[in-house]
Amino acid sequence: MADTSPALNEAGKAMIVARGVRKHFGAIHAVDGVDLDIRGGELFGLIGHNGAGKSTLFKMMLGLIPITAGEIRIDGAPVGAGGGSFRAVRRKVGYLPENVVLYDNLTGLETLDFFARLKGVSPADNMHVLERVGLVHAARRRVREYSKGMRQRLGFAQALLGRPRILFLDEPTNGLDPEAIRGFYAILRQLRSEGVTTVITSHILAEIQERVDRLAIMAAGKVQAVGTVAGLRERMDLPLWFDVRVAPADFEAVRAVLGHLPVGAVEAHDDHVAVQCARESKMAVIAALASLDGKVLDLSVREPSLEDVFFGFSD
Ligand SMILES: Nc1ncnc2c1ncn2[C@@H]1O[C@H](COP(=O)(O)OP(=O)(O)OP(=O)(O)O)[C@@H](O)[C@H]1O
Repeated sequence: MADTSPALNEAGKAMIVARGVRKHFGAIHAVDGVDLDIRGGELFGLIGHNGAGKSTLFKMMLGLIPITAGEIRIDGAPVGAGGGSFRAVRRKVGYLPENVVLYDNLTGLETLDFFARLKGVSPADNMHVLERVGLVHAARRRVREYSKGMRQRLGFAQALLGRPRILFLDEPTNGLDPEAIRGFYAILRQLRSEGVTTVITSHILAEIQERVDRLAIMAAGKVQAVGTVAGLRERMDLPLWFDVRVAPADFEAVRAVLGHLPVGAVEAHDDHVAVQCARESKMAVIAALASLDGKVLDLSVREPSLEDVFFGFSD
């Protein structure tokens, strides 16, 4: 598979490594044998249905809950093994939990002071962190008055305290409007250019698919597939759709010219014909349509969405 990951920091070494990781809650196998390699400097997505095991995997990576079996290493240090090496790594990690707990009576700035003390980092940077997430104007307002999106950004700000090298963000765009989501990913890109490794979970596939370097698809406690979006699409070999804009009078001409080709569904819409075809037939379909000599007014190709890929793997 083509590797389109960014410039890897520290010579592309694996920053987060999971081997045979399991978490059982009694009879529930929340995480059921996960192997994963996330590289330094990568923006990595973890997607899956509700209950797929994403949050549980995150919590194990952070050392917040014990691992039933297997091993996780972060920057070379085994998680949960005790000792100084993981504690040192833990200081380089920022975490935004799915439901971050904030105190309504504190202002945004006081909130960051509080989390900075908990984390044992200097509060000197706090205004700068608020600026980074676009909250500097609300620094002295009480969290009670914050909108859901502002709370989410404040949660993100606490994850950024102490300039982490590794970020775990669990559903970070929950409650953000489209503009705020764009702004949020702009910050992630900036952090990536600074070499920060980020792991992000999301249900919103359309949102994540254009923005991560690679992703893992989780279902039923297992990683079903890992790769770039393009690579996953290729492996699934899902059909493409052509949208062929022609005058309604020419619909039949389109059908006729495609008649001898191995195309799938051909659907007539108000102002275009949608044609499904296997990837290997793509050029033959284009050649056939070109032979229609000016009848085709416009042509666009729809690639299978990540949603198609996702459901293909996790069904
Ligand atoms: N503390 C717990 N005790 C018992 N079962 C748990 C516990 N935590 C998680 N589970 C179960 O483990 C499975 C995986 O849950 P997890 O929260 O990791 O999924 P998820 O992929 O993060 O889902 P979501 O997207 O809804 O947050 C679920 O069946 C869940 O009910």
